[in-house]
Amino acid sequence: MANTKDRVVIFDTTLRDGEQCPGATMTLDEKLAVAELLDGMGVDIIEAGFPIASNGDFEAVSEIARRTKRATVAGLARAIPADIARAGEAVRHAQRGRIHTFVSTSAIHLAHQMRKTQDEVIEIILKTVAQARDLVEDVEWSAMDATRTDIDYLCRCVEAAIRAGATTINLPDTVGYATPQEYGAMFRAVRERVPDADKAIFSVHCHDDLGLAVANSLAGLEGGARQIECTVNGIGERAGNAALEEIVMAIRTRADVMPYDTGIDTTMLTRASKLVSHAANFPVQYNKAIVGRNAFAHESGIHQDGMLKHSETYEIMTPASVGLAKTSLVMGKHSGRAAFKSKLAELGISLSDNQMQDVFERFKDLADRKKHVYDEDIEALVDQNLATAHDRIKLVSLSVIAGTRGPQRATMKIEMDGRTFTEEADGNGPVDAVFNAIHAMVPHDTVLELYQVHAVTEGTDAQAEVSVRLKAGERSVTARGADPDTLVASAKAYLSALNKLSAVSVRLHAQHAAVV
Ligand SMILES: CC(=O)SCCNC(=O)CCNC(=O)[C@H](O)C(C)(C)COP(=O)(O)OP(=O)(O)OC[C@H]1O[C@@H](n2cnc3c(N)ncnc32)[C@H](O)[C@@H]1OP(=O)(O)O
Ligand SMILES: CC(C)C(=O)C(=O)O
Ligand SMILES: [Mg+2]
Repeated sequence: MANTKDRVVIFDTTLRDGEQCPGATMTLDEKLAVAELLDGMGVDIIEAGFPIASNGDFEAVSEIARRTKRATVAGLARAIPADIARAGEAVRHAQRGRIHTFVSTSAIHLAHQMRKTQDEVIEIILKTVAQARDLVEDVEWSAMDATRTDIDYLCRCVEAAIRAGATTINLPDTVGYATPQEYGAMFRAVRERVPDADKAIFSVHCHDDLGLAVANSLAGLEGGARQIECTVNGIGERAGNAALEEIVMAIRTRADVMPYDTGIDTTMLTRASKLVSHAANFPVQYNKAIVGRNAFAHESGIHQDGMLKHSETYEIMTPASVGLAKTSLVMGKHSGRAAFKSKLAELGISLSDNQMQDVFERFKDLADRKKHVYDEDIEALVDQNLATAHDRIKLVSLSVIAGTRGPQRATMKIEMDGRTFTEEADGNGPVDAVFNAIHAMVPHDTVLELYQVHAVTEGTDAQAEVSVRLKAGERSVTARGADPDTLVASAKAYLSALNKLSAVSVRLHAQHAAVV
């Protein structure tokens, strides 16, 4: 069947407008790497920089122009002859080069930025676009602040630009002020009213000051635009530009209402996002659409259950379509049994129903206390659960007073053979106090050979895993305890070691109860 979709040209300005956001300056090598990826990904036009801005920008545009195999390479220029000459020089060696020249058109810009009359600006447009056209075939003209420009004057400017040879007309929402309805209507009006409008491709260029950049860009398409200017991760001046990945995936995912095609290989979007984030030193927010770390992650039990039954219950795109290996079901306090079971299966752990119920309850307790529950946390929970299932001595509660003033004091309750015992003990440090409390309740004759703490995962709320080795006579046992509280982990490890000794019949002298 013939493709009836209109082709939308993707013009990426990550290396120009994207680089204009504070702190995003990229080195030549970084720019070359980004340009190569954009070219491979199917971007139609790469705006590589603003050649008059600096020698570095000139060099970057020239080098990208030389190396780029497929995409058109554009250089930006003000409506000033020297800018246009420099941009022409920079794209001279491109297989396909474009000069992108712009001038303000709104009353506020004319009065305060340009300090020119409307007629003077029309003259400037005619001259500078013609100059650019003498240098290259492909000339884009932009009306800076188009969305705050009087529509009659905007039409006069566009007509002048097309008459002078512009092949693409860009009507930017420079300050991110437009609403989608207004933006679409502006394109319809200009295209209807300018006599030779059909000789040029119309382009959208939207900023995100009101969070409308992508919506406005798509509205521009409805108004007849067929080029979209955007940046990877939406980086750009102030609140940024329309995000390339969001536009491309919106068009692809909602093909039912937007019958357009882009030439983008969407499976490269995640790589592009990572590369640009790294090169521009600009982190991607976690909940960013398409490429944020949570874009394909589910934590809540109901969603996880739905995802396990059928991924389309809660995902409108597949992770593979944007180059992500898989959806992640994040384990946390909102997770349910279905996801927990699936996680255990993924970790190769099989438990009886009773064990599963027990571990699940402990997991929920842990998740209440800890921001991220990692696979290692779950493994530690299961290990602990299995290791302590038949223990004679169990920790019921522990509180410790620690700090600079001393003495450090532990108050501990344990359960032993069905009875509970409580003890309070001081120590030379909180761990010593904990172990003294245990000793008082379960007198025993052992030597502590090893006490070691390490974090199961990262972060200050990570579970501590404590290892304890006790020697009783000729026999040594090592045991572990895990908990976000290092002292609780220490108590668990010590009690676990005593349980192991008890299980191999080493004599423990119970103070309060007959344990032997
Ligand atoms: C909406 C946008 O994103 S526009 C692009 C913005 N990007 C940048 O500005 C990044 C690169 N810029 C630069 O390196 C510098 O600003 C340069 C090299 C372009 C100019 O530097 P300077 O000559 O020192 O000028 P400065 O930046 O102080 O002021 C800008 C001048 O350009 C003029 N100007 C601004 N836009 C245009 C335009 N489209 N056409 C003609 N002149 C313009 C301003 O009126 C001002 O002129 P004035 O000095 O006569 O008042
Ligand atoms: C230079 C132009 C196209 C621009 O970036 C804007 O108007 O936002
Ligand atoms: Mg811009």
